[in-house]
Amino acid sequence: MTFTEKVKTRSEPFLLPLVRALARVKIPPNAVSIAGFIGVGLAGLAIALGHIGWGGILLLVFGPLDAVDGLLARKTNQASTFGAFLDSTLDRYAEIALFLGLTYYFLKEGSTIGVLLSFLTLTGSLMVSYARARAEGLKMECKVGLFTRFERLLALTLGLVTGFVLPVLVILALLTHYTALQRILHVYRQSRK
Ligand SMILES: O=P(O)(O)OC[C@H](O)CO
Repeated sequence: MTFTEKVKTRSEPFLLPLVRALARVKIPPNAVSIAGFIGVGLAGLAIALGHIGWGGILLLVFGPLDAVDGLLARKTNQASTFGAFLDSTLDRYAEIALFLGLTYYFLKEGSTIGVLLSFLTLTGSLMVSYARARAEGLKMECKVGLFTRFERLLALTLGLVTGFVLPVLVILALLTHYTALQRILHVYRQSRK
């Protein structure tokens, strides 16, 4: 079990009351995925406007919806192929919105290093997700890696809330690409079996 899966399993009991409430008022899982995307998009907007701390708080509030949509789908027997596709696709757009916000913020601040780190982190994050999606398309499992989406969002949230955005981006810029490499090697090993 990966670290993310362990966290998901352990956090389930805390998310269940919300999941039950959503099920009771018949909110579909796809609506939760869309709400999560809008929330993270708002975090990107807050960052772009220079409200870094608010960006972190919005991520803290809306980040958990990442787990709620899937849990709601499973608990209410509404899991669907399109739902899984929509969820993953919106996750990518949410990351793009976040790093668009950061890029705009650093451009306004005149921080070339900030812009470069945002670019490297966004591309690294997208490559991590792409490697998994491509592997799964080839019927291989590929959830491994140090900086999956959960770790990435957690690190960025901490960086935004504490104001240590640049140091966190240095770590993310390096470790997202390292994670993509881990996934490439993981698929290579599986393909040799
Ligand atoms: O950890 P990642 O980057 O593969 O992202 C996980 C996806 O959000 C699942 O759709």
